[in-house]
Amino acid sequence: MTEPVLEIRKLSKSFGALRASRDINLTLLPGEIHALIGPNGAGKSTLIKQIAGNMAPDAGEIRFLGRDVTALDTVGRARMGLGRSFQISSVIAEFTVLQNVVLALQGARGTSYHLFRAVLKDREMTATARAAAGRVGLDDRLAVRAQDLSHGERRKLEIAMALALAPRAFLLDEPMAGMGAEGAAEMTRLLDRLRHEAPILLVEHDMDAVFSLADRISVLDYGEIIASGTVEEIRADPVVRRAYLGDDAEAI
Ligand SMILES: Nc1ncnc2c1ncn2[C@@H]1O[C@H](COP(=O)(O)OP(=O)(O)OP(=O)(O)O)[C@@H](O)[C@H]1O
Repeated sequence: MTEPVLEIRKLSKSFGALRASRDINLTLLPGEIHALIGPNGAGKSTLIKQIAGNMAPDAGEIRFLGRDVTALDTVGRARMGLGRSFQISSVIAEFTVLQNVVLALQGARGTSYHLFRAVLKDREMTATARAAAGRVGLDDRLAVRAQDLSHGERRKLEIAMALALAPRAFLLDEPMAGMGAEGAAEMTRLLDRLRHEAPILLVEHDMDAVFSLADRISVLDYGEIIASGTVEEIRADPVVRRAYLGDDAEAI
């Protein structure tokens, strides 16, 4: 049997009386895109935060690459290869694309330099950063400051920053948010290529993207996984249609 890259076992988290994660079991297998969908407030971000290490669960276990990482902090998980876009190192507006990716690499590696200029002279690091930027299609934008990028290019930069660290799994929280149809289509193609680098746990409201990308979909509702299956199984599930799509069930 294929070993999961990421395995969530009976994860629970409450905020007072509100049970935001209820006994969640979830796996991410090599090569797959596993989409997590659900209505607003269902608990998707809460789950992602616990997996990334930003929030401690009340109970349950998170296993990554066969190791129990529940007690490990965000940086420790990132160093093990848990890539989360726009969390570990956020984009610095005045820095160029290349500088931002190099900075992400430096942060993750914990290399200490007194001057950022010295970092930029590290040939191996800049080569890795260029390659990551190239893989997301930003090779001709390396010298552009982040503040001058379009929204879509900025999302790509965030992914390049995660990609540069050679992640073993990606956690992506709404990568299509705020994108127009063309940008979303381009991001969809990019994620389709990225799955070959590392499997992706994808939280996304854009159903076109989810249906075209996901190998498996899990549906969260009131903190609980109410269904899990292939795109066809989820589309046909009457409970999902009622819980997630409400009166709009015909939309899918
Ligand atoms: N720090 C917190 N303290 C108290 N309640 C919280 C906290 N974080 C989240 N919640 C509540 O937990 C529930 C789940 O929230 P969460 O943000 O995880 O949902 P979501 O599925 O990501 O929603 P959206 O799709 O709108 O981003 C919500 O009812 C929310 O109000």
